[in-house]
Amino acid sequence: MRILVVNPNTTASMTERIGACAQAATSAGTTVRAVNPDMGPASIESHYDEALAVPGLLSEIARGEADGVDGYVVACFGDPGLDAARELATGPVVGIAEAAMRTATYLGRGFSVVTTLGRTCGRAWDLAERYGVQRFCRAVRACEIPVLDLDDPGSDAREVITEECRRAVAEDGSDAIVLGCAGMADLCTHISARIGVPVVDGVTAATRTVESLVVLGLRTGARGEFAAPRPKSYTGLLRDFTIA
Ligand SMILES: NC(=O)NC1=NC(=O)NC1=O
Repeated sequence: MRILVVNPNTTASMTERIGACAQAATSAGTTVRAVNPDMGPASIESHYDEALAVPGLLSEIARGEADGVDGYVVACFGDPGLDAARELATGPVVGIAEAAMRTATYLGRGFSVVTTLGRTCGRAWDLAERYGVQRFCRAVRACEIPVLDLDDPGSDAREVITEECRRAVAEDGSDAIVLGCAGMADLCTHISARIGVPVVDGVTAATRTVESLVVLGLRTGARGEFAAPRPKSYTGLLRDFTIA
């Protein structure tokens, strides 16, 4: 089985870390390839970034289709372009926020999301509502850490995030924590050991979800809303997205 994990931002070092975490979570016989587009934002921390990340994401999904990939992970906590990717992909497409939130609902009565910048919290709440898990989501907490600080070994990001997770357990009464950024994937085991509750990382949760869906022979229903886009031309910088 081949799973393509797409980091929609353009920071290759983050893609590499994400890919290593995803591959480590898979069963024998599953190969993960992690990629990022060469066009788009270096990190996704706003609606503007998210909008400008989607064309690059979709170009990687289209490339995966040409390569015959079995399933996809959208490795950004805003799940950008998830619905559009599902129209393009033959196999299942899972976003890390959806996978992490749904997984956390199996672990108790409530979870807290611990994420990067406060301005991304609204999106996390929107997604909890979209996915029907808002009654489980007790809080969305921001560490006020820029995404790319997670890629800086000299930053204190790991400690700051760990302490925010500890506060979430103490103050929110949450049974589990959801890490609100793909760049936190490699912190999951460390934080869980430090705070003593389950910590869910969306990269590994989404990768395992895709693996399970492929094993079960399941993929997005393609007869209605998620049918392939109708033939159409796109102009200017988007001309390569034309559907013949
Ligand atoms: N909430 C977030 O920080 N989301 C993210 N921005 C990125 O660039 N990757 C993420 O997962």
